[in-house]
Amino acid sequence: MNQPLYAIPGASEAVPPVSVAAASASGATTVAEVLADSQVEAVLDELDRDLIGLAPVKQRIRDIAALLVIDKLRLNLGLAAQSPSLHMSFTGNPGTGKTTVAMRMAEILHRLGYVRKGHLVAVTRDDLVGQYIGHTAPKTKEVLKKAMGGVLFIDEAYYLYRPENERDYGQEAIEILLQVMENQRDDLVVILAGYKDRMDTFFKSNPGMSSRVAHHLDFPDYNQTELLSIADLMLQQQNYRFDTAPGADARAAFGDYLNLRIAQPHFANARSVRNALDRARLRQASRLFADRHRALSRDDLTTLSADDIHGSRLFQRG
Ligand SMILES: Nc1ncnc2c1ncn2[C@@H]1O[C@H](COP(=O)(O)OP(=O)(O)OP(=O)(O)O)[C@@H](O)[C@H]1O
Repeated sequence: MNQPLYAIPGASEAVPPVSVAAASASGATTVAEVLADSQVEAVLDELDRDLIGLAPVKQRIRDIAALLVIDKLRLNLGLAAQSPSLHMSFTGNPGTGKTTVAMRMAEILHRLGYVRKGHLVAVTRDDLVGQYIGHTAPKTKEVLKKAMGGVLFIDEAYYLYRPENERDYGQEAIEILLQVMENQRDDLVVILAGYKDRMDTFFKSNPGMSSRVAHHLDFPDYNQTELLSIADLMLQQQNYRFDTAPGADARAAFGDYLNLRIAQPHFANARSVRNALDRARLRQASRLFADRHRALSRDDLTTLSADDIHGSRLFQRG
């Protein structure tokens, strides 16, 4: 292994060169044994259950997990040559689940012994790049130190590269990242996230980065039916539900809301659903608060009415 130019304190010196080796000491010879040892299937099942839609993304995560499991079995028989390259790009519009899936990916990598801790550190350009000369390297190294043993998630990663400014400090951060992605890839996985078209341009201008990223996952926008199911799931997780009484159907009202919201600027998929539900809960609370002397039942406290949804400013227009 090459010596890293940018050593991250407390990082790989403490870890064996291929950390998977330690985790495979169990001597498993079947896929079932590796799955049972690592309990990785529970994370995959959770991913299926907790995330609506995203079929292509879920399949890719399963494929990557399969690769890692087989890699462990190969290692047990002394067949592996090098730890696999696991850096990834997650592209898609805001609110399509990139951060959420990255957290699950970190968990999978941890359970299979590819990273020591399995945490996720999410950053943007400002966390890595300084304003003045000499500030970028320490900033980037500090972030890398925090991320070691887990996943570094760089949102809108293409902002690191600003070709219009020849002396942009982003380039310095990119160079440090490239070193660490190559030399310490046995204990750090980097996920670059952002809009697909901008990421494509970034990779074209940064072949070094492109060659280090092995897995590209594209997150599609959700359709209205999926967004409605996401709303159901989010409400269920918080002990709420839509009133579905005939004639006052809050779920149908939310479907109408979504149709209006999708056409608005800055629509952010599941994030917009979460924000809209938060505002509906506020309206529900105000409605209940106004009725001071009525004993509030479990039903009252958990139900969002059609009026709570229709109170949105989107319905007030025209
Ligand atoms: N498929 C899904 N099913 C259920 N909830 C989802 C789904 N996708 C996203 N969410 C929820 O929507 C919110 C936004 O998701 P997340 O932050 O992962 O998106 P993102 O693509 O990283 O967006 P951004 O780039 O804007 O941060 C989170 O609360 C997440 O739990």
